[in-house]
Amino acid sequence: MFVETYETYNAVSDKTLKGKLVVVIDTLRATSVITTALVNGSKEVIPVADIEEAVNLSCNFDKDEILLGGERNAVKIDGFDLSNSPLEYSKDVVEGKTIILTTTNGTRALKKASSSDDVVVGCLLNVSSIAEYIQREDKDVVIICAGTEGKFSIDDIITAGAILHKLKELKPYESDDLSKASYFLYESFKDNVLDIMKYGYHLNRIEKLGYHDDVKFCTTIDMFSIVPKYINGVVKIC
Ligand SMILES: O=C(O)[C@H](CS(=O)(=O)O)OP(=O)(O)O
Ligand SMILES: [Mg+2]
Repeated sequence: MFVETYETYNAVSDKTLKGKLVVVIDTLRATSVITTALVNGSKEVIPVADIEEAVNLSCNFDKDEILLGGERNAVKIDGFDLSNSPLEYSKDVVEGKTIILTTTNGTRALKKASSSDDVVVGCLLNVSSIAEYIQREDKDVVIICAGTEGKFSIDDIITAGAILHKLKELKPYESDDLSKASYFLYESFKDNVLDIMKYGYHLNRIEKLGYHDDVKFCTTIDMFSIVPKYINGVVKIC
């Protein structure tokens, strides 16, 4: 097993992903939304890159079986059912539904990862489940941090560090099993994630927009124990 970590999805080539186990992280907030929706009984989540694609795709479904979710500039898209706040994806809203989701970073990162046939969705909410999945699969791993608008995003990076720490507990790998970036993230990880994330642009941006409860929710380590898998364009619980 060799683990590489990339700070943004546009830093990864399709060639790098072939045959690898890929973990896509967008802790604030897309992969937290997807994980929460599936825990709360959503049938599946379909990540799409843009709004037009989301609306066109929704026409293929009966009105009562589909929900449109996502954001632009961190706020709900006009005409959509849900925003990119995981707190809106409650059981009474999402149970049994297909969710079409489009966000600025996370859904695009997932689309990028689709050149691998083994892609899982990670966030702070399911750190241990993702680490256990990596241990079981015992493959070379690429961790893709979605980043924010093409740049390093501390929330995703910290999540990668948390997964690397949990993985080491399960599978005492050596430092030369890690890329330089992965090794740095492992060595620099500290579990006071919220304090550290407060220095990040992304957390402050969504706090300023009033999403304080989202930040509290998304930074709760191991609230859930599921592994959402992205197969043939759809995310389901594996
Ligand atoms: O909604 C979010 O948290 C972000 C939007 S922005 O980067 O803060 O504008 O989208 P995500 O794709 O979940 O990073
Ligand atoms: Mg994000």
